[in-house]
Amino acid sequence: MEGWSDGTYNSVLDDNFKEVCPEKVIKFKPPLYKQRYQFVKDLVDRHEPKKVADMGCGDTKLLRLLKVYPCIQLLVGVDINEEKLQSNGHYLSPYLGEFVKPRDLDLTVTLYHGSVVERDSRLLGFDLITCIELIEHLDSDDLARFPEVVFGYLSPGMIVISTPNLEFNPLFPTMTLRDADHKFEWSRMEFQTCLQQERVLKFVLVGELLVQVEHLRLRQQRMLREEEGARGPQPQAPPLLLGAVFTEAEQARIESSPKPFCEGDKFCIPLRRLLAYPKLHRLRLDEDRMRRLIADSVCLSRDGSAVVVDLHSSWDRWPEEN
Ligand SMILES: C[S@@+](CC[C@H](N)C(=O)[O-])C[C@H]1O[C@@H](n2cnc3c(N)ncnc32)[C@H](O)[C@@H]1O
Ligand SMILES: [Mg+2]
Repeated sequence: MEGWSDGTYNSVLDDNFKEVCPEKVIKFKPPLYKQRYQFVKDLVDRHEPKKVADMGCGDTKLLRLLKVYPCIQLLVGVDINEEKLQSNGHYLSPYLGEFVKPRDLDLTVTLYHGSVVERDSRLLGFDLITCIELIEHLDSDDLARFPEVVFGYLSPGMIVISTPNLEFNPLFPTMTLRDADHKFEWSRMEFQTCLQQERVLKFVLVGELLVQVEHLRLRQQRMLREEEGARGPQPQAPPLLLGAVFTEAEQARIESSPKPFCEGDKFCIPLRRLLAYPKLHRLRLDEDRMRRLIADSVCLSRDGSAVVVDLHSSWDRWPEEN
């Protein structure tokens, strides 16, 4: 949405702003905040998320725009500023028209007072999390925790992060930072390197991988027990962890990848199998890069093609049969 207007980076210019006078006072058309919200609205139109959270929701403007979408069933706003939440929460109450013509699917709207860098289990399992003009307000400690909490812990289906583009600042009069509370402003390159650095990728990858490995291991145990047949009362099996529902294409991709297998008490899951699961597939890694990233975090088979775990882990809650 932003770019230079001095001709240096014309490739990133678009029609959304105009230079209106020679003193380089620029006006965005539509205003930038509307462009940001429109981006999110377009995404919601395209992907129809059910559970959406807006972190740093401020005066709840974006939430107000999103609550009209019929696909959304849970809309959550989080902000560290409790006063803002209290004075703007009422804007999210149902309009009169909503009583006259109710929605097909119920919508729950909730505001939480809290910080985006605190792990909050109420925000797990969301389809979309937005952080609009939020990260530049985080101090360095919080900024360092942000990717691990949002990508690693919350791990939503989609995430939108917007922050001012430093490359535009020369176009504004007497500009150092655009807001007194901004802790930094980044160029596009800094944004990419700071938020998509290898460390974060590794963190997200290993986290997702461990969840998937555990899920497959428990499923394998369950299958083996079923094969052995029911003899006497069975200890209750743990629930399957993910309960994920796959699309046909995802299912086909998983089934066409190499299958997990047992070698004695060792359970081996080919990396290509793991890469077929949606959350890992979305990281767009090839097998070699994945192997390099996980090598010091998991046990690999001798040829490096599979993750190896003990089929019966010592901390399994359900006891082994005699
Ligand atoms: C510039 S405002 C953006 C508000 C809104 N997202 C928008 O686009 O209009 C930044 C918001 O982030 C909130 N904020 C700052 N640090 C936060 C944190 N650690 N966790 C959650 N919210 C935070 C502030 O209180 C403020 O409401
Ligand atoms: Mg800001």
